Amino acid sequence: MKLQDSVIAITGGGQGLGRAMAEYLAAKGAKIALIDLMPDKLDEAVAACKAAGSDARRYVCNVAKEEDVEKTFDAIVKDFGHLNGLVNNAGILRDGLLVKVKDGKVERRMELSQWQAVIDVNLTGVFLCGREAATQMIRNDDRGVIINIASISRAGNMGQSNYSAAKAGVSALVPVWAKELARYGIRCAGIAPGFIETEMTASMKPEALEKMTASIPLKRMGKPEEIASAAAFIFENDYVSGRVIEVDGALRL
Ligand SMILES: NC(=O)C1=CN([C@@H]2O[C@H](COP(=O)(O)OP(=O)(O)OC[C@H]3O[C@@H](n4cnc5c(N)ncnc54)[C@H](O)[C@@H]3O)[C@@H](O)[C@H]2O)C=CC1
Ligand SMILES: CC(C)c1ccc(C(=O)O)c(O)c1O
Repeated sequence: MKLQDSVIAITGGGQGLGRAMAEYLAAKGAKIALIDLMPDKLDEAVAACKAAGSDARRYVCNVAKEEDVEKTFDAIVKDFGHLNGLVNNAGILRDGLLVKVKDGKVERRMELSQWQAVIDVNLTGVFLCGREAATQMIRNDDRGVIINIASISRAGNMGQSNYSAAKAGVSALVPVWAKELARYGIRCAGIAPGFIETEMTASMKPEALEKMTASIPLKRMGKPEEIASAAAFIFENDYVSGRVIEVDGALRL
């Protein structure tokens, strides 16, 4: 797929990896539909995409809410005329052990609300946006690409029952959608990042950051542009589908 003049929706596009992918793809000529909960961050991201040389619009939307998602994708197609890509990137963390034991006593457990919040955004949100994007692409006879952002945590990371389950789920959707949607000219692939330099990782304690970096074979965190270039590769290479690409500096959890 050519990025020039294609229309790409990015969830969680207000900051972090979503914004980095938006700017990178905008610089390659793609028109960007930025989806996020945070209006101010969206305004900044729209300005950054325009500065990178392309058109961009913002959509305030909770990806976990079916009605929001349906309205948003209708609005994107109304505004831009068509849809060629979706990056399912919005995600949250609510880490905690399944059962925390101190002095032989169960002190804390992962709350159902903690589990559900992550499943709602990171798994149900991906399902809803993927379904709406595919619906719009098929209705408008647009060829398209859907990218699900997973994580190396999909293999199972301590303290992340909720997050690992959601990321394993969005990884499993990749081959399902690749098989189901190929007949409509839609490809689906995933990216499983390792630790990437973002606002969140920048706020970690230096000792924790050092310990974590030491465990990465390449001895550094990834850069947001390295995830963005993987997304551009998936969009541009028409034979990539049904696979999750790992971009993690060789780290295995
Ligand atoms: N930063 C990292 O090292 C890694 C990140 N990832 C994944 O990459 C994706 C992006 O991560 P970051 O940029 O680090 O996160 P971030 O927290 O910086 O950005 C996430 C964005 O998603 C938005 N968002 C959250 N809930 C939403 C909802 N219900 N509806 C709409 N928007 C919502 C937030 O407002 C925010 O702008 C996530 O899926 C994350 O799991 C995966 C592996 C490593
Ligand atoms: C444990 C993995 C690599 C990880 C680390 C940090 C974030 C984040 O800051 O959002 C993630 O989403 C992760 O998947």
